[in-house]
Amino acid sequence: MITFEHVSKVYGQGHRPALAEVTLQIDKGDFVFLVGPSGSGKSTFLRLVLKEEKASSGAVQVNGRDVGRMRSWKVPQLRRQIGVVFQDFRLLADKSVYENVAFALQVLGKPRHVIAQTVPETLGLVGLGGKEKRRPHELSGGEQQRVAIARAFVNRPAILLADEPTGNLDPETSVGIMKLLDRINRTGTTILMATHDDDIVDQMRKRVVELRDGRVVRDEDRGVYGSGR
Ligand SMILES: Nc1ncnc2c1ncn2[C@@H]1O[C@H](COP(=O)(O)OP(=O)(O)OP(=O)(O)O)[C@@H](O)[C@H]1O
Repeated sequence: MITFEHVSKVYGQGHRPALAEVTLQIDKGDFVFLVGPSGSGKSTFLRLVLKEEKASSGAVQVNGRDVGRMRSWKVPQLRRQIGVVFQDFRLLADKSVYENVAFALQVLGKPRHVIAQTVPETLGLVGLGGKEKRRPHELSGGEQQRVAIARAFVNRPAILLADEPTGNLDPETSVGIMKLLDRINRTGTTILMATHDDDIVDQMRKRVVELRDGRVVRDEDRGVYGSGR
């Protein structure tokens, strides 16, 4: 589903590589935590999957396609298969919950009847039934993150990338968000989540890939946050 083969990324001459010789395979339906100190290359990894950055060397494949060789007009097609969730939610402040989620389908040109069916279904799935008319500022942080997850998932992407999705949430709310991501993962969606949240990683016991200075230093099934425990 996602394959990195000897992937390196150097942002500028004289800089040390943000990723160095990363080789990794993530299969369909996997749930992977990407951990490592600040600056270890986690966001760079996610940006390469989305083709927001280009590898300096090596090959990145997503869904069987070589992302590095992909023509720019094909990139929207790639991104349609990938939902993304961020730490800071990134909702449209002047739109309602319903409109925020519907918008993701409108930009894909989905017919109105599909939108009218899928949006309430997805809002129900994330536990926001009844809150369709609220604006983001009328919701708690956890609820805002649920809207963001609904927006990322409404098109049923094959892959969901999450960059610190619990970074702004208290521990209890974070557990709720992780239960939701786990449920989405069980539908067959591959999840790759960059995080510093050691409690969450330790509770979930999923595959853990640890980066340090751009290199994979650990790849463990049912892993914990810190190595050597
Ligand atoms: N656009 C950029 N231009 C130059 N250097 C960059 C750029 N983006 C990231 N870097 C550098 O690449 C390295 C890896 O950064 P990256 O953001 O991938 O790390 P990270 O593990 O996601 O960190 P954090 O946990 O703080 O988000 C760092 O040294 C960073 O300074």
